[in-house]
Amino acid sequence: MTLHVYGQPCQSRLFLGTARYPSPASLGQAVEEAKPGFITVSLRREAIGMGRKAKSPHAYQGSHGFQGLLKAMGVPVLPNTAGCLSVSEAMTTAHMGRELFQTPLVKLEVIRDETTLQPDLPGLMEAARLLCAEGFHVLPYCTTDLSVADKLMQAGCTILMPGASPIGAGQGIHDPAAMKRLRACFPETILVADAGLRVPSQAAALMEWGYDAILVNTAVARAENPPLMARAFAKAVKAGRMAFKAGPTLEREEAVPSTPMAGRAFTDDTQPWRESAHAPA
Ligand SMILES: CC(=O)[C@@H](O)[C@H](O)COP(=O)(O)O
Repeated sequence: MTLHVYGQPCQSRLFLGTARYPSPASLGQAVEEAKPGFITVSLRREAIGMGRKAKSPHAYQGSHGFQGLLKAMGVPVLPNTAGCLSVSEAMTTAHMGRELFQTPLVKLEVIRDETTLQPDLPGLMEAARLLCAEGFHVLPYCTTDLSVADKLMQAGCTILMPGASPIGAGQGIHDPAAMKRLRACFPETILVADAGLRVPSQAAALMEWGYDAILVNTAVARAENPPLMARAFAKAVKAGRMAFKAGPTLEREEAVPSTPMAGRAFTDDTQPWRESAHAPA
Protein backbone atom coordinates (compact mmCIF):
# COMPACT_ATOMS: atom_id res chain seq x y z
CA MET A 1 0.00 0.00 0.00
CA THR A 2 1.40 3.39 -0.99
CA LEU A 3 1.89 5.90 1.80
CA HIS A 4 0.06 9.18 1.22
CA VAL A 5 1.19 12.35 2.95
CA TYR A 6 -1.75 14.75 2.99
CA GLY A 7 -2.98 13.10 -0.19
CA GLN A 8 0.41 13.08 -1.91
CA PRO A 9 1.64 9.56 -2.79
CA CYS A 10 5.20 8.71 -1.69
CA GLN A 11 7.50 6.57 -3.78
CA SER A 12 9.30 5.46 -0.60
CA ARG A 13 8.78 5.37 3.15
CA LEU A 14 12.24 6.81 3.70
CA PHE A 15 12.50 10.60 3.92
CA LEU A 16 15.96 12.09 3.65
CA GLY A 17 17.44 15.25 5.12
CA THR A 18 19.68 17.34 2.91
CA ALA A 19 22.01 18.97 5.44
CA ARG A 20 25.63 18.27 6.40
CA TYR A 21 26.68 16.29 3.33
CA PRO A 22 30.34 16.62 2.39
CA SER A 23 29.42 17.92 -1.08
CA PRO A 24 26.45 18.54 -3.38
CA ALA A 25 27.53 15.51 -5.43
CA SER A 26 27.44 13.31 -2.37
CA LEU A 27 23.94 14.54 -1.54
CA GLY A 28 22.83 13.90 -5.12
CA GLN A 29 24.22 10.37 -5.08
CA ALA A 30 22.62 9.61 -1.71
CA VAL A 31 19.24 10.74 -3.02
CA GLU A 32 19.79 8.67 -6.15
CA GLU A 33 20.52 5.57 -4.06
CA ALA A 34 17.74 6.04 -1.50
CA LYS A 35 15.02 7.21 -3.89
CA PRO A 36 13.31 8.82 -0.89
CA GLY A 37 9.66 9.77 -0.66
CA PHE A 38 10.66 13.30 0.34
CA ILE A 39 13.79 15.30 0.80
CA THR A 40 13.48 17.78 3.61
CA VAL A 41 15.12 21.17 3.30
CA SER A 42 15.92 23.56 6.09
CA LEU A 43 15.43 27.07 4.78
CA ARG A 44 17.41 28.60 7.58
CA ARG A 45 20.48 26.44 7.23
CA GLU A 46 20.58 25.40 3.60
CA ALA A 47 20.01 28.55 1.60
CA ILE A 48 23.34 29.72 0.34
CA GLY A 49 24.50 33.15 1.41
CA MET A 50 21.69 33.61 3.88
CA GLY A 51 22.01 35.28 7.25
CA ARG A 52 20.63 33.34 10.19
CA LYS A 53 17.99 35.94 10.84
CA ALA A 54 16.77 36.27 7.28
CA LYS A 55 13.15 37.34 7.38
CA SER A 56 12.13 37.60 3.75
CA PRO A 57 11.93 35.12 0.89
CA HIS A 58 14.12 37.57 -1.03
CA ALA A 59 16.94 36.68 1.32
CA TYR A 60 16.98 33.33 -0.46
CA GLN A 61 17.55 34.68 -3.94
CA GLY A 62 21.22 33.64 -3.69
CA SER A 63 20.21 30.04 -3.24
CA HIS A 64 19.42 29.26 -6.88
CA GLY A 65 22.32 26.79 -7.08
CA PHE A 66 21.00 24.73 -4.23
CA GLN A 67 17.44 24.99 -5.45
CA GLY A 68 18.57 23.87 -8.89
CA LEU A 69 20.20 20.85 -7.34
CA LEU A 70 17.01 20.03 -5.45
CA LYS A 71 14.96 20.36 -8.62
CA ALA A 72 17.33 18.09 -10.53
CA MET A 73 16.79 15.35 -7.96
CA GLY A 74 13.14 15.08 -8.94
CA VAL A 75 12.01 14.22 -5.41
CA PRO A 76 9.22 16.15 -3.64
CA VAL A 77 10.57 18.73 -1.22
CA LEU A 78 9.37 18.96 2.35
CA PRO A 79 10.44 22.36 3.66
CA ASN A 80 11.29 22.36 7.36
CA THR A 81 11.62 24.96 10.08
CA ALA A 82 14.70 23.41 11.71
CA GLY A 83 16.40 25.69 14.19
CA CYS A 84 13.39 27.94 14.81
CA LEU A 85 13.26 29.03 18.43
CA SER A 86 9.84 30.66 18.52
CA VAL A 87 6.37 30.38 17.08
CA SER A 88 6.79 33.54 15.02
CA GLU A 89 10.13 32.42 13.61
CA ALA A 90 8.66 29.03 12.65
CA MET A 91 5.64 30.75 11.05
CA THR A 92 7.84 33.07 8.99
CA THR A 93 10.01 30.17 7.87
CA ALA A 94 6.95 28.08 6.98
CA HIS A 95 5.65 30.93 4.81
CA MET A 96 9.01 31.17 3.05
CA GLY A 97 8.96 27.43 2.39
CA ARG A 98 5.51 27.64 0.91
CA GLU A 99 6.54 30.50 -1.35
CA LEU A 100 9.85 29.01 -2.45
CA PHE A 101 8.74 25.43 -2.99
CA GLN A 102 5.09 26.01 -3.85
CA THR A 103 3.87 23.45 -1.36
CA PRO A 104 1.54 23.62 1.63
CA LEU A 105 3.62 20.92 3.35
CA VAL A 106 5.87 21.89 6.23
CA LYS A 107 7.88 19.83 8.67
CA LEU A 108 7.36 21.96 11.73
CA GLU A 109 10.16 22.30 14.26
CA VAL A 110 9.98 24.72 17.16
CA ILE A 111 12.92 23.99 19.40
CA ARG A 112 13.50 24.95 23.02
CA ASP A 113 17.19 25.75 22.68
CA GLU A 114 20.10 25.24 20.33
CA THR A 115 21.95 22.81 22.57
CA THR A 116 19.43 20.05 23.20
CA LEU A 117 17.31 20.79 20.10
CA GLN A 118 14.36 19.43 22.07
CA PRO A 119 10.94 20.47 20.80
CA ASP A 120 9.32 23.39 22.62
CA LEU A 121 6.01 21.58 22.96
CA PRO A 122 3.73 24.53 23.87
CA GLY A 123 5.29 26.50 21.01
CA LEU A 124 4.94 23.57 18.65
CA MET A 125 1.24 23.11 19.46
CA GLU A 126 0.56 26.82 19.00
CA ALA A 127 2.44 27.03 15.70
CA ALA A 128 0.71 23.86 14.46
CA ARG A 129 -2.69 25.34 15.34
CA LEU A 130 -1.96 28.59 13.52
CA LEU A 131 -0.42 26.98 10.43
CA CYS A 132 -3.17 24.37 10.07
CA ALA A 133 -5.74 27.17 10.30
CA GLU A 134 -3.93 28.88 7.41
CA GLY A 135 -4.20 25.73 5.31
CA PHE A 136 -0.69 24.36 5.78
CA HIS A 137 -0.22 20.60 5.84
CA VAL A 138 1.82 20.30 8.98
CA LEU A 139 4.18 17.47 9.95
CA PRO A 140 5.20 18.35 13.52
CA TYR A 141 8.51 17.20 15.00
CA CYS A 142 7.31 16.14 18.45
CA THR A 143 7.95 13.74 21.31
CA THR A 144 6.10 10.56 22.27
CA ASP A 145 3.90 12.48 24.74
CA LEU A 146 0.34 11.30 24.18
CA SER A 147 -1.41 14.49 25.27
CA VAL A 148 0.75 16.54 22.94
CA ALA A 149 -0.13 14.12 20.16
CA ASP A 150 -3.83 14.65 20.99
CA LYS A 151 -3.45 18.41 20.77
CA LEU A 152 -1.52 18.26 17.49
CA MET A 153 -4.25 16.09 16.00
CA GLN A 154 -6.92 18.49 17.27
CA ALA A 155 -5.00 21.32 15.63
CA GLY A 156 -5.40 19.55 12.30
CA CYS A 157 -2.21 17.51 11.91
CA THR A 158 -2.83 14.06 10.47
CA ILE A 159 0.83 13.08 10.67
CA LEU A 160 3.22 13.13 13.62
CA MET A 161 7.01 12.96 13.63
CA PRO A 162 8.18 11.77 17.05
CA GLY A 163 11.91 11.93 17.68
CA ALA A 164 13.66 8.67 18.54
CA SER A 165 16.53 10.54 20.28
CA PRO A 166 18.24 13.94 20.03
CA ILE A 167 18.68 15.35 16.53
CA GLY A 168 22.07 14.63 15.07
CA ALA A 169 23.32 12.65 18.06
CA GLY A 170 23.00 9.17 16.63
CA GLN A 171 21.81 7.72 19.93
CA GLY A 172 19.26 5.45 18.28
CA ILE A 173 15.90 4.78 19.94
CA HIS A 174 15.98 6.14 23.50
CA ASP A 175 12.65 4.77 24.63
CA PRO A 176 11.35 1.89 22.52
CA ALA A 177 8.38 1.37 24.86
CA ALA A 178 7.26 4.99 24.39
CA MET A 179 7.61 4.76 20.61
CA LYS A 180 5.53 1.56 20.63
CA ARG A 181 2.95 3.11 22.98
CA LEU A 182 2.45 6.08 20.66
CA ARG A 183 1.93 3.66 17.77
CA ALA A 184 -0.59 1.64 19.77
CA CYS A 185 -2.52 4.74 20.99
CA PHE A 186 -2.73 6.34 17.54
CA PRO A 187 -3.35 3.41 15.21
CA GLU A 188 -4.86 5.55 12.45
CA THR A 189 -2.32 8.37 12.51
CA ILE A 190 0.62 8.41 10.14
CA LEU A 191 3.75 8.23 12.28
CA VAL A 192 7.11 9.15 10.80
CA ALA A 193 9.98 8.36 13.17
CA ASP A 194 12.44 11.22 13.09
CA ALA A 195 15.85 12.12 14.49
CA GLY A 196 18.70 10.40 16.24
CA LEU A 197 18.99 7.25 14.17
CA ARG A 198 22.54 6.03 13.52
CA VAL A 199 22.25 2.72 11.71
CA PRO A 200 19.68 1.10 9.41
CA SER A 201 18.70 -1.63 11.91
CA GLN A 202 17.09 1.11 14.06
CA ALA A 203 14.98 2.22 11.12
CA ALA A 204 14.02 -1.40 10.44
CA ALA A 205 12.96 -1.89 14.07
CA LEU A 206 10.68 1.16 14.00
CA MET A 207 9.10 -0.03 10.77
CA GLU A 208 8.60 -3.51 12.27
CA TRP A 209 6.69 -1.84 15.12
CA GLY A 210 4.32 -0.29 12.62
CA TYR A 211 5.82 3.13 11.97
CA ASP A 212 4.74 4.40 8.58
CA ALA A 213 7.98 6.04 7.53
CA ILE A 214 11.43 7.15 8.70
CA LEU A 215 13.23 10.46 8.39
CA VAL A 216 17.01 10.37 8.59
CA ASN A 217 19.68 12.94 7.91
CA THR A 218 22.89 12.88 9.94
CA ALA A 219 23.38 9.10 9.83
CA VAL A 220 23.54 9.28 6.05
CA ALA A 221 25.17 12.66 5.55
CA ARG A 222 28.02 12.03 7.98
CA ALA A 223 28.62 8.39 7.11
CA GLU A 224 31.94 7.53 5.52
CA ASN A 225 30.07 6.68 2.34
CA PRO A 226 26.75 8.61 2.30
CA PRO A 227 25.31 7.05 -0.88
CA LEU A 228 25.95 3.54 0.42
CA MET A 229 24.41 4.38 3.79
CA ALA A 230 21.42 5.93 2.03
CA ARG A 231 20.91 2.70 0.15
CA ALA A 232 21.25 0.67 3.34
CA PHE A 233 18.58 2.79 5.07
CA ALA A 234 16.26 2.44 2.09
CA LYS A 235 16.58 -1.34 2.20
CA ALA A 236 16.11 -1.43 5.98
CA VAL A 237 12.92 0.62 5.75
CA LYS A 238 11.57 -1.75 3.10
CA ALA A 239 12.54 -4.84 5.12
CA GLY A 240 10.99 -3.46 8.30
CA ARG A 241 7.76 -2.64 6.51
CA MET A 242 7.65 -6.09 4.96
CA ALA A 243 8.15 -7.73 8.37
CA PHE A 244 5.38 -5.59 9.88
CA LYS A 245 3.00 -6.63 7.14
CA ALA A 246 4.03 -10.26 7.61
CA GLY A 247 2.88 -10.09 11.27
CA PRO A 248 5.77 -10.86 13.62
CA THR A 249 5.30 -13.58 16.25
CA LEU A 250 5.01 -12.72 19.94
CA GLU A 251 8.05 -12.56 22.17
CA ARG A 252 7.78 -15.15 24.98
CA GLU A 253 9.27 -15.46 28.44
CA GLU A 254 9.82 -19.19 28.13
CA ALA A 255 11.14 -21.49 25.42
CA VAL A 256 8.57 -23.16 23.19
CA PRO A 257 9.65 -26.31 21.34
CA SER A 258 9.68 -25.71 17.63
CA THR A 259 9.58 -29.43 16.88
CA PRO A 260 5.91 -30.22 16.15
CA MET A 261 3.99 -32.87 18.09
CA ALA A 262 3.19 -36.08 16.24
CA GLY A 263 0.19 -35.57 13.98
CA ARG A 264 0.25 -31.77 14.35
CA ALA A 265 2.86 -30.83 11.84
CA PHE A 266 1.33 -27.56 10.68
CA THR A 267 -0.60 -26.00 13.57
CA ASP A 268 -0.37 -25.59 17.30
CA ASP A 269 -3.62 -24.02 18.42
CA THR A 270 -2.66 -24.01 22.07
CA GLN A 271 -0.27 -21.12 21.49
CA PRO A 272 -1.27 -17.59 20.54
CA TRP A 273 1.49 -16.66 18.13
CA ARG A 274 0.59 -13.15 17.15
CA GLU A 275 -1.00 -10.00 18.51
CA SER A 276 -4.71 -9.89 17.69
CA ALA A 277 -4.23 -6.67 15.69
CA HIS A 278 -2.81 -7.72 12.37
CA ALA A 279 -0.78 -5.62 10.04
CA PRO A 280 -2.64 -4.16 7.07
CA ALA A 281 -2.43 -5.98 3.76
C1 LIG B 1 16.84 17.56 8.67
C2 LIG B 1 15.90 17.33 9.75
O1 LIG B 1 14.72 17.39 9.58
C3 LIG B 1 16.47 17.03 11.07
O2 LIG B 1 16.19 18.09 11.91
C4 LIG B 1 15.91 15.72 11.50
O3 LIG B 1 15.25 15.78 12.68
C5 LIG B 1 16.85 14.60 11.32
O4 LIG B 1 17.57 14.24 12.45
P1 LIG B 1 18.91 13.37 12.28
O5 LIG B 1 19.90 14.27 11.66
O6 LIG B 1 19.29 12.99 13.70
O7 LIG B 1 18.61 12.18 11.43
